[in-house]
Amino acid sequence: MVIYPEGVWYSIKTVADVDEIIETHLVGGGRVERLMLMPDQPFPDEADDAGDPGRAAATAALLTRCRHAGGPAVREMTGDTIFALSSGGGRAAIAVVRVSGPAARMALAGIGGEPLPEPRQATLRRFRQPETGEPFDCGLALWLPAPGSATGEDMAEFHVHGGPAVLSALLEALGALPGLRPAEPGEFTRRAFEAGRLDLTEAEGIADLVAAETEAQRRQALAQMEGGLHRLYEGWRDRLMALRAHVEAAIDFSDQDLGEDPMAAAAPDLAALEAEIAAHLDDSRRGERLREGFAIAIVGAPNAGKSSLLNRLAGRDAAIVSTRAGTTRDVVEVRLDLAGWPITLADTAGLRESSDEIESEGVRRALDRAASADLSLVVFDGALWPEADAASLAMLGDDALAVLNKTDLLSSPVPDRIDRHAALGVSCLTGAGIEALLETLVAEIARRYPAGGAPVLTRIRHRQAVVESRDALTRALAGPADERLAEELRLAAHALGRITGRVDVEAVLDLVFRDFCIGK
Ligand SMILES: Nc1nc2c(ncn2[C@@H]2O[C@H](COP(=O)(O)OP(=O)(O)OP(=O)(O)O)[C@@H](O)[C@H]2O)c(=O)[nH]1
Ligand SMILES: [K+]
Ligand SMILES: [Mg+2]
Repeated sequence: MVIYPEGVWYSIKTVADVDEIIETHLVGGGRVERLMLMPDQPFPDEADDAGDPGRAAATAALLTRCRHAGGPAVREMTGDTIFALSSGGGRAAIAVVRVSGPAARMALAGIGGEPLPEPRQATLRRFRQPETGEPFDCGLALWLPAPGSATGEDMAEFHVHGGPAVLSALLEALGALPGLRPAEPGEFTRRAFEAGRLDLTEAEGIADLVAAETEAQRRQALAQMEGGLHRLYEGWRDRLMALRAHVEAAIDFSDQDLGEDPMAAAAPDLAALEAEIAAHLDDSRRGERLREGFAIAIVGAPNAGKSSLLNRLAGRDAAIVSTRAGTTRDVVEVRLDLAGWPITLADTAGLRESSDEIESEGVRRALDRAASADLSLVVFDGALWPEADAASLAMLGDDALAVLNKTDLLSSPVPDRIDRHAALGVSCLTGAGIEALLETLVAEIARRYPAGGAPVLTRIRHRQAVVESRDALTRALAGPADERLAEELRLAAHALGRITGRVDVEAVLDLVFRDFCIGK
């Protein structure tokens, strides 16, 4: 893509079966006009343009390019240009709109005026409608030429006032320019990936960083975005390839009796690699949990104070509390940030047999929630203590904490245990014991998901591929030292290559970029 001083912009498009259509745009002078030429058509006669200097300039540019058609410079000009609002929606002081692709320069010149700002220097500009020249805002313009931009393409940024009218003026102006279209979700990052600026795990790290709600999530996403997983998987892959080359060479020369058993030489390295990969898999799914959140269910008998506990922990009246047993029917969820862990806390219906079918459905949902939760808080009613509800006692498994509520009503001291579980005494009325309960929850999560320095798996997509790689390695170690061994090593490396996007990339691209927001 080239802009001539006269304001001529041209690009080449491939249209269906037609080879190439050369398209010229006249930009500036208050208008945008399109000229199209197929290579086998006669070139326009320059004399036709005599009365129109803009058209003459375009034609001259077109002719020059046609004479050089097929060269690498022509190829570079293909591809569409995308734009999107990259800052949040709604009214804001400032909104950032990004443009990426071959026409970014033209868009910036058309709206922000010429000459273009110095590369990578925010420059105050008056922004105008390219068709009418009418100003609609002033703000900062940034020119980020390829290849040193986020996407590896020419990019432009407009920092405008973040009101709906200004934004729609800018987005409409961009949409009206030739070759520009609104970006799909994640398309900027996808272009960065396609330009080789990041691998798939780093792209996923960006999506996670944008979505991060808590500090621990942010830390994990940042490490991944900065290449933690990329280095780990590429490192393993390099080792596998080296081992495979070694094994293949040894097999090829085996008839020459070099005295070396290929397997004996490779086995210790293979075993070490298998152990490393196995340790990586044995992470209690910490990374995936941290990404998705940790689920805690509050269960127990009617009126034990489950909804009161939810409200206490959330610090607001999220659930209805009343003296009537059977108040809560639906599952009531709140999101919490517990020492950096994202928590989904769910209040549920009191456990009891009921002839009311709505309440029974509530109880069924409560049991479902407890079964799928990472941890249950089983609440016992201190008003009835030492009598403990049988259905609640039955919920006291490995992933449960016993909470004795209404300690303000206890005449005896808070018991140490309920059944064989350590009892945590609280009063939702006075707030006593709530801090200690929160501390216990944090400690429980930390015990289950210890923080380690090594990068962790964050997605099921990674886990499946790592399992595949480990299985191929296990087979390689168990089998004979022949071509099959080399093939297993190839499979093991291939599986890791899929995670970073080195191989089979088409199959996962849509899956990876589906989760992105528009403008990223
Ligand atoms: N004295 C005292 N009363 C409490 C305490 N916690 C809750 N209550 C009262 O106990 C009653 C039931 O509380 P809820 O929070 O609605 O109990 P629940 O377990 O959600 O009840 P269901 O949703 O009906 O199963 C209400 O009247 C609360 O005010 C407490 O710590 N001390
Ligand atoms: K109640
Ligand atoms: Mg309730």
